[in-house]
Amino acid sequence: MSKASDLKRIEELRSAVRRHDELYYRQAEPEISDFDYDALKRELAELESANPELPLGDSPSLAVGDDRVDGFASYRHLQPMQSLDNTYSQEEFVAFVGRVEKGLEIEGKSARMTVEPKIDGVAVSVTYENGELVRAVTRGNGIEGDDITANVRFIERLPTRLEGTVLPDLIEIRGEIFMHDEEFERLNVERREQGLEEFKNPRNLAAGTVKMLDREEVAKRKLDIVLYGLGECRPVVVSSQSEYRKQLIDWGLPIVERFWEVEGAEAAWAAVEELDEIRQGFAYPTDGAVVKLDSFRQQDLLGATSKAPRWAIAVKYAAEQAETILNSITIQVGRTGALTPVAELEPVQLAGTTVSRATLHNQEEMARKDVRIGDSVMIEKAGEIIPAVVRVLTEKRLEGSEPFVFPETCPACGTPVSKIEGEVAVRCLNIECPDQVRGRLEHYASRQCLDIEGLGEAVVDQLVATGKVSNISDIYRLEFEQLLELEKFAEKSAWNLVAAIEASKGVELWRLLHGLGIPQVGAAAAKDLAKAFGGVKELEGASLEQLIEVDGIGEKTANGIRAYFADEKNKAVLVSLFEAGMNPVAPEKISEAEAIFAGKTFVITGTLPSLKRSEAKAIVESKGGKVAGSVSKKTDFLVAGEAAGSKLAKAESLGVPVIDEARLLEMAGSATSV
Ligand SMILES: NC(=O)c1ccc[n+]([C@@H]2O[C@H](COP(=O)([O-])OP(=O)(O)OC[C@H]3O[C@@H](n4cnc5c(N)ncnc54)[C@H](O)[C@@H]3O)[C@@H](O)[C@H]2O)c1
Ligand SMILES: [Zn+2]
Repeated sequence: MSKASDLKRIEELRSAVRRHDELYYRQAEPEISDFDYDALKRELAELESANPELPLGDSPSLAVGDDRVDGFASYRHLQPMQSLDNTYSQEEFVAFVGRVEKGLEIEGKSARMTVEPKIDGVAVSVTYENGELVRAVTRGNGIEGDDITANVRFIERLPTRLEGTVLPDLIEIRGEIFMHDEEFERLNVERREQGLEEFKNPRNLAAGTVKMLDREEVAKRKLDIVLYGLGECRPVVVSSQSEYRKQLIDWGLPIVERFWEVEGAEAAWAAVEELDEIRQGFAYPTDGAVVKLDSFRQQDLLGATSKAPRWAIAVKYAAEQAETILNSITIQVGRTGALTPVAELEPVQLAGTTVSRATLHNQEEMARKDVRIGDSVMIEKAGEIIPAVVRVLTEKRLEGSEPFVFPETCPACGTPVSKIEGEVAVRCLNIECPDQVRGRLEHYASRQCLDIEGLGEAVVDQLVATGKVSNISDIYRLEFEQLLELEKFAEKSAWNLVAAIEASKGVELWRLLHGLGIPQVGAAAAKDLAKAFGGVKELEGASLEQLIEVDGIGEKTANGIRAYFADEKNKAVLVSLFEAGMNPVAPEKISEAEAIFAGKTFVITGTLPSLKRSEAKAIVESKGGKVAGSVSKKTDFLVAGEAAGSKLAKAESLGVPVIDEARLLEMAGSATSV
């Protein structure tokens, strides 16, 4: 029997993983590090396997994350693009090789394998027909991806024509697109000069760039590519991974610089370790080694699961660490009032960059580690986001050092700090605290929210410091003359900012909801809420039950929303915002006559012959219907495409009507409700 608490945690984890998948794959704007993400996924997988009687439904643990976005044509891969199973431990790796050897019935003999770097870029499938580059497609959902050919053609090192004489009629070559660190730096220098928010890391920037619709902008950002994998090949021209590599070289394609051919687990592990020693010198970021069975015939024998091949594994390297001295500790106050201790470090090289600051997370963590000024500390960069202090080398502690006393008042405004039950963070509860105001304004104006150009960190700092602005609604009362008083502001920049602020009044509703800084409401939740409620007033009036009913909104988020609207100060800011003329655009509402699917719940599964899943969903929603993620008694129709698996079986067992794409289109086109 599964415990109710497990069930709840599973639900929570699934929705968190879905949200982070959306942020990472579609928006190329992850909120958490890969390390933290992997931890969520591991916990989910463990709970799911500990509770085998619970239905997996469409749990994100079963599928590869979907990167498809609007604006690109969809293309169906001839061979699926899968993910890879991964491990961090030698023990698990040895067990993997054991399974492989058993599966091949060569126990006692050693499997022949290849070891190569795992590139942390953006997966792509490039098709050549008779040697000509015809198409480049993202991984998408693994079955079909976005056609990004136009953008990929800008990559200099990718030949439009293959060299050599062995040219298959058609071949899908798999690889990763990435951006060199120097190019990343160059673009960020430009961004800083333009007062724009800086890009976070090269991987996200590469992912964002391949998905840009603005060709001119794509041309300005230099991307690179490396190729290593094989999809469809007609006719077959190679029979193993190692032969394939030689062929890639003959075709004049950029390949990984190191590659090992090994026999048995021990030799493979030695290569994995050797790779770890040298990978820092590679042009692209790497996060592991990929070990594959060399022979294609043996690969075919083992086959694949729905998500990953059984003949390969990624061995991930633990995040990199470095030792340095903690010079001092500063306390930052974020937009939510949370006090975050930051370590100011003796600069040290870590994962290819110089690090001089690292997060100490929160007071509790600091106390647990007993972090003191002057200590030698180990810092770690997990998933390329923010370096963190992971350990104090107490054996090296200098005599006379003293425990750090966490401030009892806010360093920005002097208000005594509070600790709320059940929270780790210590907070400043003064809503007028200048650091919070700054943080809220920066968030409000940022690209993921109202996207107000020209209202970056430097400008916000001055507006708050000079008292011109103390909450988000104040920016709508700024006058041209007041802006002229800002540093480096001339007439043109002042007018531009006035215009940008004015234009933001007509923003899409979800952007406003995100920008308000409601606890727990990120971009994805804001979109769900905008669709469900259509207005700020409606959202304000929603009960806890109504909020939880919305797809993608859990109890924690619902509570955050209720708390936000219950606060008098927030209410006042909202009133002031709307008085200033804020008029967000709600997602389109549909008339009753059009709402022929009103009250009906659809589930879509498998690959449809012509529509993307998102398109089928849009059709259902445009007619007032709902699309749910899993089949239950409440499902009215299952729309099933090719390779529909467990959901089809479930629908059939529950007697839910199963329809195909053609029938869906027919129903949507009819004038009477279903
Ligand atoms: N931070 C977040 O919020 C967030 C969200 C989702 C995913 N992620 C990260 O993305 C990764 C999971 O995504 P995934 O499913 O793409 O798995 P993965 O990146 O761990 O492994 C599979 C992929 O590795 C790539 N690859 C690179 N070098 C390769 C080589 N030599 N041979 C074969 N394949 C190679 C392929 O594109 C393949 O699809 C994890 O690292 C995870 O932490 C992070
Ligand atoms: Zn304060």
